[in-house]
Amino acid sequence: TAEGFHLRLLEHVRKTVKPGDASNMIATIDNYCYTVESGMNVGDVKGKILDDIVLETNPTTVLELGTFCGYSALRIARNLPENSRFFTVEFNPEHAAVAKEIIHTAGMDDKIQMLIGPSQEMIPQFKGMGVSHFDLVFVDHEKDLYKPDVILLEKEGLLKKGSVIVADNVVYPGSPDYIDYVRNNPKFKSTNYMSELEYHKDVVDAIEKSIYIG
Ligand SMILES: O=c1[nH]cnc2c(O)cc(-c3ccc(F)cc3)c(Cl)c12
Ligand SMILES: [Mg+2]
Repeated sequence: TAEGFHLRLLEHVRKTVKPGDASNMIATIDNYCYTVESGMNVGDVKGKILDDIVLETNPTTVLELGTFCGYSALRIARNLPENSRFFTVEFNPEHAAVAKEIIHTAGMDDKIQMLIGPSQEMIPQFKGMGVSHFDLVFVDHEKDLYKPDVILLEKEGLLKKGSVIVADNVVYPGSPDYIDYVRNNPKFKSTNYMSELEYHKDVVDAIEKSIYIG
């Protein structure tokens, strides 16, 4: 993924997007990624799988690990019920700044709470913020952190029977230790959704859904 993608995307968004419309923002980002240069957003094809899982789960408390430019945050927030709480964690301040503007322009500020910092430091703070547990977690940050962060979420008591973990990129770039962990752990019931790398029809990727049964 090219250096500075987030800044070029923001310039494009500022020039072309219709403010206050999350679906238009999502479509604008996808169009840029198909026609100009691809970024590491979950994209429209895997995004549809994510949408379906969110709608099926109907979660009231949601966590996203890996905001990047805010694309999947908008896709998730768009499908949440009124009284839900949605937190997204981003460790890169430059990416977070772009995501903040994209989320604001899409009119979704009141639905999305962004935290800037390393996931390992952010996760232990949620209990103190009045979060009892997460109904759905979208894991889409650094592949080497998938397994340790899911272990930390359980240790912090933030998973409850029925909590759904959705992980992006389980084939490409891949997170083999995470896949091995959830598939061989009796506390999780996992399902694989074969798909393609965002904006690359020719590259296989997949989403893994793991339900915590405790
Ligand atoms: O780092 C990532 N975090 C979360 N999602 C990601 C994703 O969906 C895709 C990629 C990626 C890798 C190689 C490539 F050629 C194109 C895209 C990355 Cl690198 C990430
Ligand atoms: Mg991803």
